[in-house]
Amino acid sequence: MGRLMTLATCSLNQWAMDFTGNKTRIIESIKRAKAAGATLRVGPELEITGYGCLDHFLEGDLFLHSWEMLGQIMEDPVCQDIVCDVGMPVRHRNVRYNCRVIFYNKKILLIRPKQFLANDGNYREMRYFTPWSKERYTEDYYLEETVGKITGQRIVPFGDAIISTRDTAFAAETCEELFTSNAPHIHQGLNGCEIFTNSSGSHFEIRKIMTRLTLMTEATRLSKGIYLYANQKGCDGDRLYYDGCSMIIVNGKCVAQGSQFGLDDVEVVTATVDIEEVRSARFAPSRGLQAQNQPAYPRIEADVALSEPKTGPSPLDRGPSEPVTIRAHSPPEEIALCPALWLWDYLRRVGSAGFFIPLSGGIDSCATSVIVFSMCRLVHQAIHSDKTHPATKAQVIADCRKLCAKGDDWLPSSPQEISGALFHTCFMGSINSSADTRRRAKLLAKDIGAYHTDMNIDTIVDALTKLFTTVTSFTPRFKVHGGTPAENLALQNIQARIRMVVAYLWAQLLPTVRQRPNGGSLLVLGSANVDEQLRGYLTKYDCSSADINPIGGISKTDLKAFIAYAAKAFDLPILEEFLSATPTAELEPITETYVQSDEADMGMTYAELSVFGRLRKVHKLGPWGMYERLLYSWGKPVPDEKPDAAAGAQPSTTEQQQSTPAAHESPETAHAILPRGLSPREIRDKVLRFFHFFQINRHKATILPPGLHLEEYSPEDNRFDLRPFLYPSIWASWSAKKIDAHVERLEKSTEDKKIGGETA
Ligand SMILES: Nc1ncnc2c1ncn2[C@@H]1O[C@H](COP(=O)(O)OP(=O)(O)OC[C@H]2O[C@@H]([n+]3cccc(C(=O)O)c3)[C@H](O)[C@@H]2O)[C@@H](O)[C@H]1O
Ligand SMILES: Nc1ncnc2c1ncn2[C@@H]1O[C@H](COP(=O)(O)OP(=O)(O)OP(=O)(O)O)[C@@H](O)[C@H]1O
Ligand SMILES: NC(=O)CC[C@H](N)C(=O)O
Repeated sequence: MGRLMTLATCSLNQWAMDFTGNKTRIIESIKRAKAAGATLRVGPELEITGYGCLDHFLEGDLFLHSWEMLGQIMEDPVCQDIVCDVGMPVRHRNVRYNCRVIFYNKKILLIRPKQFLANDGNYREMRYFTPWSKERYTEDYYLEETVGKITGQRIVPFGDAIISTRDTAFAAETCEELFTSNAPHIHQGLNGCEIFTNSSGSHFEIRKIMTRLTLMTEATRLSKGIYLYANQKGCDGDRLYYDGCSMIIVNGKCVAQGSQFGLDDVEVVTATVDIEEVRSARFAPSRGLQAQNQPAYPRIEADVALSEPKTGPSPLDRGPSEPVTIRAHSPPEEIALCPALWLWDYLRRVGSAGFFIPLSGGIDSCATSVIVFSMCRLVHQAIHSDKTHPATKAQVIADCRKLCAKGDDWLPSSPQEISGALFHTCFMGSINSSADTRRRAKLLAKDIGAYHTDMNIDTIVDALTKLFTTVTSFTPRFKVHGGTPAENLALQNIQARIRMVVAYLWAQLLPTVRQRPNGGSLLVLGSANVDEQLRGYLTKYDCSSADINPIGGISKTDLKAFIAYAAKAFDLPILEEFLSATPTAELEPITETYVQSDEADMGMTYAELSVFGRLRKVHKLGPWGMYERLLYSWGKPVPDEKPDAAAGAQPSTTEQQQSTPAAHESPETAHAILPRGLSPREIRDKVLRFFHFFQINRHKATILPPGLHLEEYSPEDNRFDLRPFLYPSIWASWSAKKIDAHVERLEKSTEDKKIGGETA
């Protein structure tokens, strides 16, 4: 037997419940793996159904269709002479499992159920599946007739086992299992398993990628071995974006890495590995002793040699693949890529006539628009680049022509041309809007090629307030004109809400006005950022109520860093003007002494909000815990770090060796100015104020439009951050009493020390 073998992993843009589309992409990946001489191919988790089927995993149809698709894959002539590891759900003795089906030449070798399910954050696998708890044990699985008649098998092994080929041994680990402290690959490795396959449904979050990549390199640095990682890619019908980045790692060194973001529906990554390198690396006697004392795994015999491909180039001709430097994008690049690709998947799957956004001249709707422009840039690039895979190019051209309603010989000559066909922006001014914001909105729309309209909504605002006055004989006034807070708010909120109604009217009719063949309507984009959502600094049912929100999971600080990056990378100098403008809602009259400003209105800064958000969600702290924590950091007298590391200044790609925390650290420490030297009472006030607004506004989180999940401190109420929306008052709470007592104790001891010092 040879020592070199070519192995393949892949990222597939699967779509939940798209059985035939998913099957076609699986077969295509197997075809490309074989063409590269691979003898083992692993695909993403639950790839036959798509990872995000949620409660459909409870339906019998889904299991039936999964077997039907598997049968078609196993029968396909393309799928012979290669060992395939395919992900799908399986019911065994009336229990549902998240499984891998490993087959070779029309025979199922093993069905391997996931042992440690993902059940935190966005994941709820325990709702659909039961973890397999019988370690190193297999049972008989009675095969479905649809597949049994193809394989000629009635019973196949189901459980936790290692597959022995004629030249090596491999075993499967599934996604979350890698993230656990007692991961299966540790025991499989000590049992002589040399290749680990990991099929994943792992979603993107800003700054998450290095965690995942480091886990894999560290796993094989310790256990030694070859790690074949496959991950789903794209929007599969939900708020998540799966970020591919399939890779092959040998003893802690990456030898092949797929892209994290891209327009390829199928991306196959292959490498030729020397299996002897694993054996040599496992020389340590200390490991030997641990290996000897491992309980044994059942072995499944597979009559195949991975070092002897029947088709494609020989591994001897390719030679072992050299280590490559792991690539990771900087946070602004992540923002330029991930939401843009999520939007493209969403749009081509809905098939609507494009997007509409109310563009205010502020940062948030500007950033959302630049993300749409980034989408147009990526599509344009894929169409014109020589590096695009021919199948991807054909798919992108077909999608682009269809969405832009163009003929068969049309190709976009610029990103702006795509934007002009698909993207619609609208400034809806009121008497409180400034000429600056109106001008900025217009210039941005022009530079990114969007179809822009500009109007005033005052006549509608006046009509509604007059109606109110006619019925009640009461004329509401702004605060600056002597009105009460209630009047002031009502007059602001009516402007905001009218904009939402206007947005939907425009979105419905603009395609008709522009004489788009078959009309259609536009998807309305929302642009409330993660911090505003956390604080509830938005009007319920205004423009924050849209169809989807690409920036719903991005903090204000990250958005600003993205805009700074895009100004240069996308050659949009107008963005500098957005960065230097003071964020303002422009809902109140501007006077000589008063201009509305977000941070003053909110009673806290965006930088502080990022800290509150992170401590609340990621560190899981309540009011008391947050107060205690901030006593140390915000109570410190002298700043101990320079707030100058704007993420926009990061290099375009981060090399593995250089990926220090600076490249991936949290925004509040990377580029935000935070308080220092505060007294306990000031910290108490800030913490309680934050919880006050979070709690009284939590009801708004229940109706926010679906936003792409991008941030680990997202307050998203439907899937990620499950909380009540009716809270008792924070001011009268036990937490507040405990904090107050502590503040008083600290103040008294400071006072006592002062008096002691004076009398001494
Ligand atoms: N516990 C609860 N459960 C369910 N619903 C609840 C509720 N409490 C109030 N509500 C409802 O929510 C309403 C209060 O929420 P809402 O109408 O949003 O009103 P509200 O939060 O009072 O005002 C909106 C805030 O957003 C600010 N803002 C800033 C920047 C931009 C914009 C903008 O719009 O562009 C707005 C504005 O200055 C103001 O502070 C109540 O009238 C009531 O109908
Ligand atoms: N004059 C306007 N014209 C069009 N849309 C507007 C206007 N003012 C506000 N909007 C819409 O309402 C949303 C919420 O308004 P708000 O003033 O809270 O802005 P924001 O959330 O800070 O966003 P931005 O930074 O885009 O102004 C905006 O993102 C925008 O989509
Ligand atoms: N599907 C999974 O098991 C994914 C879970 C894993 N913790 C992740 O975020 O990537």
